[in-house]
Amino acid sequence: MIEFDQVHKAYEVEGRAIPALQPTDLAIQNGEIFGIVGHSGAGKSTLIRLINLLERPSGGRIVIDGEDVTGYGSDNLRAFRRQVGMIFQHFNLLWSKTVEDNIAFPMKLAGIYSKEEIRARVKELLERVGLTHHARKYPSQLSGGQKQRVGIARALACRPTILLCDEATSALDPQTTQSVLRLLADINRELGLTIVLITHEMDVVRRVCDRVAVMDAGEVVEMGPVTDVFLHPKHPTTRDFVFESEHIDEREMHEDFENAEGRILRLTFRGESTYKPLLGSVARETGVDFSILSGRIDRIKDTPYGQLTLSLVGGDLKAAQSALEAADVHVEVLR
Ligand SMILES: Nc1ncnc2c1ncn2[C@@H]1O[C@H](COP(=O)(O)OP(=O)(O)OP(=O)(O)O)[C@@H](O)[C@H]1O
Repeated sequence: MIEFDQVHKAYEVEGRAIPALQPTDLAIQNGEIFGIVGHSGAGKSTLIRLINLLERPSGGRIVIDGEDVTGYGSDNLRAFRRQVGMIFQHFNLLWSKTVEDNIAFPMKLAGIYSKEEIRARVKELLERVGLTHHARKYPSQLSGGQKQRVGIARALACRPTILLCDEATSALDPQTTQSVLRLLADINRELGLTIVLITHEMDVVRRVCDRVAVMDAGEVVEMGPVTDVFLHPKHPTTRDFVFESEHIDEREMHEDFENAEGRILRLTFRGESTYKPLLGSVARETGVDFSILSGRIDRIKDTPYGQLTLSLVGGDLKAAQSALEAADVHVEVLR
């Protein structure tokens, strides 16, 4: 488990302290994919770089699997950093080395692996990331997605238990992003690795993360399971991220409401209830007429969900609302 106990960070710039992370408590469970989302300058990179002590905290304690690592000196730090792999937006590969040498590099640097161990591990990792046929190429001969796969293989070389991803898909096109996210999800499932990823795209969080923290101005302003945060965002920053990712314009939405009649409800279906033919039977039983103002059916990681905004007129509105709630639908009255 990765624990932050009142961890905070300010950078010293020309004798002035620039605050980047307010005192933060955090507990990231082993084996989960934890997303950190926020606008530029919110403090995401600072937070993730504190986990592997690339940045030192100005105060508070960082505890990894029960051990306080905050005060680690250079000896402890070398072993600790092998436990924590990291991948970057711009890959940070060694351009004069081949793919296989890039992957072998951290193992050689560690100085504790035999040549045979390194050779076998590189072969295994090339297979895992699908680059066996590119082993002798140089990074400049690869596509962006392939470069990031080299970055992932290199990060896994010393068998870390934690993988930190710093905007790992931000430089990739949407299709390549999908395949890299799928690879990260496979690695998480098959190796039980804890993954912490920072991103400014809620869609990345929706596809792979189990839990998410939303950051704003150096503070975690909302945190929870992705299904809860995504379907019921509370903080204005979270709402912005969710609406943006769903291409919802809040002002346009309210204009649509102005033109609609009756009661306006937002229904959220999760899991099994997403596919139930519920609306027709509720309308028949309660005599309520409805029209759909907006709707979406999608998935959050492995959970299907649907969200519908309806205007309802006539019939027994209260009974309709109760019938929906009884069928495990979350009902929010918007007007
Ligand atoms: N090395 C540094 N020295 C001084 N200030 C810094 C340093 N690194 C970050 N900051 C400042 O700390 C704040 C948080 O930056 P940070 O990079 O953690 O945010 P971020 O959410 O990762 O943003 P981005 O997505 O743009 O990288 C910003 O105000 C930034 O200018």
